[in-house]
Amino acid sequence: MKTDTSMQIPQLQVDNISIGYADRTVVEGISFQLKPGEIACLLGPSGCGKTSVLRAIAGFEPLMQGSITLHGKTVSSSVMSLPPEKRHIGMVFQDFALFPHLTVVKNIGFGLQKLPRKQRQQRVEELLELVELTDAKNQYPHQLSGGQQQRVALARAMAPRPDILLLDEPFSSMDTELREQLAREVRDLLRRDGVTAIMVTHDQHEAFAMADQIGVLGQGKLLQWGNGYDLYHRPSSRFVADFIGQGVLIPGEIIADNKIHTELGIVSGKITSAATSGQQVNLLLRPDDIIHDDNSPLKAEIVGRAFRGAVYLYTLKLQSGQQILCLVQSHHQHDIGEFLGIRLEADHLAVFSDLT
Ligand SMILES: Nc1ncnc2c1ncn2[C@@H]1O[C@H](COP(=O)(O)OP(=O)(O)OP(=O)(O)O)[C@@H](O)[C@H]1O
Repeated sequence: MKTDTSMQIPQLQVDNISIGYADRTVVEGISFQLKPGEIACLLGPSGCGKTSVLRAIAGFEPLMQGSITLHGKTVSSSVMSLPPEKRHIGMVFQDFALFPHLTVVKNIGFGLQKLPRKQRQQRVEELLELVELTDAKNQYPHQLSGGQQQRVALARAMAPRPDILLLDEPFSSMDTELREQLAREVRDLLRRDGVTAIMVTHDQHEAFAMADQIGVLGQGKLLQWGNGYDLYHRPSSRFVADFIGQGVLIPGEIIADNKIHTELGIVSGKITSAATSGQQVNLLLRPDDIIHDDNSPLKAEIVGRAFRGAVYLYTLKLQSGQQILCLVQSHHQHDIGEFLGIRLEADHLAVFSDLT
């Protein structure tokens, strides 16, 4: 009996790649892989090398070291690079790059010239339906909203069924409030068509809404690869802890397995990294780890308050002067200067020694 091995071959394998410009290395030793149908994001601050990695996958940047393999076929190494047009990739750019003189139908069908007319029409119709633009099919890009233009760009890139779709900050020209929603919509569309995709962004909310796996980059290195939950609750470094979500670090001492003594008392939970008894550490406290509890003997002074709609984000000062953050439902209103009863409730204890 024949076994189907296609599921075992990664759709994309990036193996120890380094990229540089004029002798300056900007990406160093990055490795990750995507299974067929998986959606990933490269996330990181400006200049950390995200776009360079995406451009290398597309075939626009040569590798100094390492290799890139698409569905079992090596497309880049330090000695060869298959030209972009031979890689069978799709790209969606920041500005969508739609053809202004072509209708929606013609934009979407642009990469399908080699298909017989009937099949081309069928694929375009299918995509129009998928991105819900059948009614706008004879319109020109300037007659569409930003979100509709983006769906056309997406459908055009998906039309030839690329092995992988690369998205370079596709929501950056949109309002912040819209981005997360669009990211979710795009994710649904990619899922429905089984597309493997990788998106570059510096917006963590977009990455959370879109990706199965997120790679956090800092100064050209891949610092952590995981899902949003892991990055938030089990950050592997201070950089990731700072970059993902909000939080503060408070000093503490490991007193036993999964127990830390801090100014807030003894905190129990799963310590996410190797730590030994007696070790001085800094414990990451997220705003959602601090629970408002009027009955708690532990009180902290409110020194800052930011309205976030459903919740207030309070900045609280402990006796030592150490500040922490706390999320409280916004129908509980408290003023600056008041003392709030709090307790700590954290499942995962992310700790960092001074050197990390
Ligand atoms: N063509 C180039 N020539 C020289 N240096 C470049 C070139 N492209 C990028 N760089 C440099 O490489 C580094 C990484 O750039 P890259 O665009 O990959 O980062 P990024 O994380 O995508 O940043 P952003 O979010 O601002 O787009 C930066 O220091 C950048 O200045």
